[in-house]
Amino acid sequence: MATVVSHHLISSIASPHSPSNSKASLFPKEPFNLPIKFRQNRCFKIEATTASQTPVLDPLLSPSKTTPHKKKSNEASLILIRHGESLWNEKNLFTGCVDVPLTEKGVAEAIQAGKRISTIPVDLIFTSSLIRAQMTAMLAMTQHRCKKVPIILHDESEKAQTWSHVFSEETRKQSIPVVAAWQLNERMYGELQGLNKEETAERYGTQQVHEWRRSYHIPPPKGESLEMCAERAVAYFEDNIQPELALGNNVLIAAHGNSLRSIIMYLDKLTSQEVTSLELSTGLPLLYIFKDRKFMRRGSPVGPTEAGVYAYTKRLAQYRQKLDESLN
Ligand SMILES: O=C(O)[C@H](O)COP(=O)(O)O
Repeated sequence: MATVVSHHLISSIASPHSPSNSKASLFPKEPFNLPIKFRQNRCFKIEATTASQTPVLDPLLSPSKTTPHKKKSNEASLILIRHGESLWNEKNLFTGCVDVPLTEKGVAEAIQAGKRISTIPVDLIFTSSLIRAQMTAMLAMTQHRCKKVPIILHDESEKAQTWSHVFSEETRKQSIPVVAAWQLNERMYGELQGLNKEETAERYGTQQVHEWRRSYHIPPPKGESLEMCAERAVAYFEDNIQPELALGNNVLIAAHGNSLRSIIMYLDKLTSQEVTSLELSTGLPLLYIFKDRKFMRRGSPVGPTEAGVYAYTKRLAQYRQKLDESLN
């Protein structure tokens, strides 16, 4: 697979985006960084109330007080990782939304990715709903120096929320919430799913298959174009992930070649022409810093030199130093 397109510091001004205050101010300070949407679902169940009734609080977390959620920092790290090699990557089959596992090589790539990001802070993890992305996140975090345990949050039903609740505050402090979102799934490749990429190019022509795979507007037969994929993946990023970054929470996203291409197109403000040459290798983490509502790319393992790969900010260097000190 082609390597990551050479990168440069992005000084572009991202469109100003601040979480709606109503969201961030509603939820109590949590020792456990619940994503905003989970705080909304889990801390409060504001029943339809009349003036005479009082809102029903969710007994599970029974917040002590509804203090505005304190901003952790004016800078946050965003790590993007395409999943490690999957069984169908190995067979060169179009995968899309088919849920196939990692190969042994993919597992090794995920562990290597974890080594590379082991001193970059992670407070929240977002994955797709597909096993290859979820396993990549979990395996990578086994290498993280913070030694926290990623735990998948469930909000598919009230019972799921209740039954998957962690009551020990100490344990919650040693955990990192993981949100699995179908919106981050790989683009749906339609009638190509399961077909061999080489055979498909022989049948339909190399140019046509390249257009289906890399153009922005052209969908594969009965599948999603990158534009259609962006409509769900970038919308999810803006609605659920960017507000966390704005609060200073450090985020890891483990997802897929095209769902991440659509997000990087948004972060780097690429044109529909530029994005056609954007390729993501499996298991190579990209680092962005979100600061003053701007996204700046700070490197990837395929950068010019291993030493200069992640351009650490002062805050990142301080975090790494604290980890070093905690080990001495
Ligand atoms: O879905 C797939 O087949 C791969 O994950 C990405 O395929 P592509 O590189 O052909 O977009």
